Amino acid sequence: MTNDSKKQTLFEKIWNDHLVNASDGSNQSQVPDILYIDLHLIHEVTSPQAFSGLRDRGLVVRRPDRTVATVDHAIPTRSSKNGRLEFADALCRKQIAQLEDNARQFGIKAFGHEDHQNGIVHVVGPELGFTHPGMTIVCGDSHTSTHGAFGALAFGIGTSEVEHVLATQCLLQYKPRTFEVRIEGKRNPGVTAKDIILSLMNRIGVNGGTGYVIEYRGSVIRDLSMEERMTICNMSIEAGARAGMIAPDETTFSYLAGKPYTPKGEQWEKAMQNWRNLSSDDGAVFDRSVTVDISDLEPMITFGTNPGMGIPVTGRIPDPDDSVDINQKNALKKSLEYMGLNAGEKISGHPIDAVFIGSCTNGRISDLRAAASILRNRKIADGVRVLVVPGSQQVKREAEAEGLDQVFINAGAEWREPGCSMCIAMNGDQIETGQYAVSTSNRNFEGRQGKGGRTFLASPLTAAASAIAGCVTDVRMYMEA
Ligand SMILES: CC(C)[C@H](C(=O)O)[C@@H](O)C(=O)O
Ligand code: SF4
Repeated sequence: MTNDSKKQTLFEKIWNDHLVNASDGSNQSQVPDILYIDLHLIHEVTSPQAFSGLRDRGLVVRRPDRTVATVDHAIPTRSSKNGRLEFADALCRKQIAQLEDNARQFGIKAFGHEDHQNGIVHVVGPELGFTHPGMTIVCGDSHTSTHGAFGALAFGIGTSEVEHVLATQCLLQYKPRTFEVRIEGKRNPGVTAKDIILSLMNRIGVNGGTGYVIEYRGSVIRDLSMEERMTICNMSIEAGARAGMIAPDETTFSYLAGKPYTPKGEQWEKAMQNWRNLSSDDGAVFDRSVTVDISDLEPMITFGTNPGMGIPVTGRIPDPDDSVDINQKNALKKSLEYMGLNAGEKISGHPIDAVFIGSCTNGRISDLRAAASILRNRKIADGVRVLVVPGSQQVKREAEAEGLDQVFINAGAEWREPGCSMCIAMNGDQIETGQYAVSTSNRNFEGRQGKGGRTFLASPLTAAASAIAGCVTDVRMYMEA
């Protein structure tokens, strides 16, 4: 089937609108296109070498006004006795100091370690209104796909590309293919956006999206809040996709209205006129399409060492011997060994040592509210360490204004300063070898939350319920009928 040239997908509209130079136009072209980048987000881990490169070549940042930096990965989440943040080690301190120095030297807006608006880059961008529909957005971070929830084309880049974008505000890219994922049906109680994306991951696999930009569509997506949409788009990269996106609608516009960095007055009206055209045309053709009905979906949890290894929380650990594919069989076997789990056993009831509630997947205010709804007036099981880490300073302030911090503290959890924290364990927040954590983050790779640590990925609801029970738990047991 050939695509009617007038009918375009959302992805094609944004791509074409940002072409500085087009190659021969085919998906398999050997020559990359050159794209203009509207917003370049920066954090401390992937930017130091890029700035050194600029310095070595005597270059400046082409558009400092389109570049925004924040600190997140290395930032400590605990204050020492004198109230200052306590860096885990010299490297963390250095990374943060370098980011702040580079931003100062190159004239870039930065939310440094003492700034009241800092936080995880993918939480800060949307909440302050830097992220707009129709933009091309890049960051030296794979979960940049989060921003696609606004109908932007947003993806992660490597450090040498960070340098390139800093210097030119452009990027060389091969055009990805388009993948339509329709989510339909009725959402059951206890089923969150996280469960939807974990079940999709399980269905299409960690390479299912490779080479594609996914556009999420369908009635379930339309009914999701912006924060839920961000959770879905955030994990697109875990399915191998270049990006994930959702066409903007009234939900998007009302989220963005009045944010500090969104257009105001006449400019807002003008922007809205453009944004309203940002959807895939009726009859536009995608390279691949999948429709998922979530009417039977239950809360999900991962048991293995990639995010595609998920099962319903009521399910049993799969048996590697049931896999026909030898690679899959071996991967499963290796995962179960690392995780210390046995084929056929029930996942619910498995003891845990820690719970992490936070990250750019599930560290927003609605995630904290969800966790608090389960933890309110309850106590965390003895011996389970629970870290609640808001995704940004703003999320922290909002949570405290609602008294959520007290709900967490009364339940026995640690209420921390914002940052990536135990999602990646770069800042010293980690679990010990052999320990099990239920985590609301997006990656369960070997050692992700600390050397030898084992991660079960789940929603904030499931994480909170598991914290109370001291083991992997079906949150529906704790929900009002
Ligand atoms: C440190 C950074 C490069 C990395 C990423 O690209 O995603 C991190 O954010 C992660 O989640 O693994
Ligand atoms: S919260 Fe986790 S996934 Fe998100 S940017 Fe930080 S380390 Fe990466």
